Amino acid sequence: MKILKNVVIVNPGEKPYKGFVTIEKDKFISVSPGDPKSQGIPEEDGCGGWLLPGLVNTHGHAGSSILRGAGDDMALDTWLKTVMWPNESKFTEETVKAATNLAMAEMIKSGTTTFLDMYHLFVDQFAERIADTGLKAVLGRGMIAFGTEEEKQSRLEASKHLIQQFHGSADGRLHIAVTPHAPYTCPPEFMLKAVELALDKNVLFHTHCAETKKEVEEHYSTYGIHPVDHLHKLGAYSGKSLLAHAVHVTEAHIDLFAAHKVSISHNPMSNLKLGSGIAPVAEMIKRKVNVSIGTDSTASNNSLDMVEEMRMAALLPKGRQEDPTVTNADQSFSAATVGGARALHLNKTGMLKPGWFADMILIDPKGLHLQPQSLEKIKSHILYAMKSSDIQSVWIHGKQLLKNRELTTLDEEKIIYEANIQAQKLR
Ligand SMILES: CSC[C@H]1O[C@@H](n2cnc3c(O)ncnc32)[C@H](O)[C@@H]1O
Ligand SMILES: [Zn+2]
Repeated sequence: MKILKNVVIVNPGEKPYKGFVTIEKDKFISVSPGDPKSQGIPEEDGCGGWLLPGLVNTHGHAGSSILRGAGDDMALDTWLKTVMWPNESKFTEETVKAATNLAMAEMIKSGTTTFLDMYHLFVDQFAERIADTGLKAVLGRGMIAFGTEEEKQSRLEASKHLIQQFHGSADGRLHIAVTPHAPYTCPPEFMLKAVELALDKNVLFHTHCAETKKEVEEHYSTYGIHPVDHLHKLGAYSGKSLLAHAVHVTEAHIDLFAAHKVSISHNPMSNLKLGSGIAPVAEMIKRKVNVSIGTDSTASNNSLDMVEEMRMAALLPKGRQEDPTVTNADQSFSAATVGGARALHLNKTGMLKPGWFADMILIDPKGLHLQPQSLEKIKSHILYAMKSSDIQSVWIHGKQLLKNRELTTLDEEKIIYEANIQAQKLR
């Protein structure tokens, strides 16, 4: 048992207050206002820092992190065909290991405690390392269904194997999802098998969908239907379902998401950088769709910083609709925390609450850019002014992974060295 005292408790949907938390093993025992009554329990002083639930990144591809900056200023299809796929075809186990280590270190240092990752290379090896790094993750075998029937079947088998081997492992921090890449890379027969696998195993189904106008137009000309409706027809919304992007969707699609409890991973930076568009998230939130936030990879973002991402998610709808009232700070904060956990179907995650997992980040509030201060202004400062470098400490399931901005389970210097070596080898 341990106590973290003298902090400001900041939960989505609640007013911040001064208090303390008590943690036993991986969960909060209490989250309370005031000061603890000393009972011989070890106490740590939070020095007036702001204590937030850890951030949840609901869409990314850690394995391609060393392609940061390799293909800027391109549209999605050109980027995929001329930069991503040719480079990824040369990746070795060492490349992906360096890339995933880089991504994990970057995520921890910018306050992400839980992330979803879809990738097609060395996912087993990544899954094995989750146990040691202490992060909480939902991993999926990214499936592109080009090639022979045997090759397609082997991708489904790989997904099945991942579920059998890793779902619920790493002391409950690791979960597996079924992650076909997209409706334009997975023909209907294959997508149906992926849907059936997710339903059969009762795991999350996650795919890219309706990211660009071109994708939607081509889907209409190939299949005569919008990709969102196509997935609906295949039964993709019957179980646990999360769609990445959903930029080019109609009001009817938003109603469909609400009716079937389909969550959305909004990736504003990636969508802007690839020139894909702006997802109608204010409309989704208004119609009670669960909107979460994702970064996508460093090859399209080019950062995994959820602090920046949630700010962008808060600002974009205001500009898109020329109305500053369509979103507020608390909605984006909620999407980046408890909304993300809901999207990933992870229990007891995303808020500081007794009985919930002790995933939390401590913010040093002393920076000039966080003044002037009052309890009423804290959420505004978190959304509109905070930098991820203000994050001082990070805990996941009660274990400290960042201490005074030092990683405790990963070697930052070595990670930077290896990432540069592997990137050079690709050139
Ligand atoms: C097979 S899953 C990994 C695969 O996805 C590609 N990718 C990364 N970001 C996006 C995106 O936003 N839309 C579509 N595809 C994306 C990446 O290159 C990997 O090949
Ligand atoms: Zn993606």
